[in-house]
Amino acid sequence: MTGPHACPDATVVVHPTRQALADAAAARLVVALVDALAVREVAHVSMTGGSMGSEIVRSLVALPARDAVDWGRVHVWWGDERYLPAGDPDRNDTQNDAAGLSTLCLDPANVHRVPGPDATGSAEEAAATYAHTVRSTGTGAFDVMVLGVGPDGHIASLFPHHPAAGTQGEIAVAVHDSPKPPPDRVSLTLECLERSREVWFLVSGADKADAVRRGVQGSPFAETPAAHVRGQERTLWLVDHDAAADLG
Ligand SMILES: O=C1O[C@H](COP(=O)(O)O)[C@@H](O)[C@H](O)[C@H]1O
Repeated sequence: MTGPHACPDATVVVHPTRQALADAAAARLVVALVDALAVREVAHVSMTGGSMGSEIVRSLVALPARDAVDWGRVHVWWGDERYLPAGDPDRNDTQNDAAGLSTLCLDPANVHRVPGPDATGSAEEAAATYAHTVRSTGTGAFDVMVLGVGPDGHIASLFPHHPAAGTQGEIAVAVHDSPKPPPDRVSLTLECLERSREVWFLVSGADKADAVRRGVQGSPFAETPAAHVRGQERTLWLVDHDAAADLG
C-alpha cells in the first residue's frame, strides 16, 4: 500500500468528451446492473459525489435503456459523504438526487445514505452507523464501485497525506480537516472500496490529467490513493480526452 504501484491490471477507456464519457458510463452501468440481477437477487452500486457523480446520474436518467433495470432490487450507496445535514445542497446524495437519482424506481429502503449532523452526534458516529448498515445489509461485495478522482488523486474522501486515508480494519471512517471543503466527511475505507467486483474511476478534465497518470502508471498510496484501489474482477479508468492527456 505504500510503494509505487503501476496498474497493469486496469483497463483505460478514453472518451472524446466529458458528455460522451458520462453517457458511456451510464450505459455500462445499466448493463452491469442487468447482468448482476440476472445472477443475484439484488445488486449493489456505490455512487460518487463531485462533478462526475452528477454527470453519470444525469446520463442514466436520460437513457431509455435504464428501464431494463429492475431498480427495486438495486441497493444504492455512496463511497463518501460530506458530513452535512440531510438535504444540504453540498451533500453528495443531494446532488445525485438533484441530477435525477430520485426519479429512478428505487425502493427508498435500499438507498443507503450516510447520516448527517441532524441525525448523529459526530462524523465518527455517522461512520459507525454507515458501517453497521453495510454489515447488516449483507453486502458481500458491491457490484460496481463508481469513484470520482480529485486533481490531487483523492478518491471518496481518502485524501493524499491525510491520516484517515490509511485506516485499516474498518468499513467507514470519519474524516476531519479535509483539504477540500467541507472539512468533515465520512468515507468508506480503502479495504471496503476494494470489496467490489468492479471499480470504475470516472475522470474528466485537464486538471485531472496528472492524477490519472499517477493513478494508472503508479504512485505511492500517500500521494495518490487512487493508484491503489482494485476491483476483484475488473478495474476501469473511464476518462475523457483531456484527463488522458498525460498517459502518452
Ligand atoms: O469531494 C469530493 O470530491 C471527489 C472528486 O470530485 P470532483 O468534483 O473533483 O470530480 C468525489 O469523488 C467525492 O465523492 C467528493 O466527496
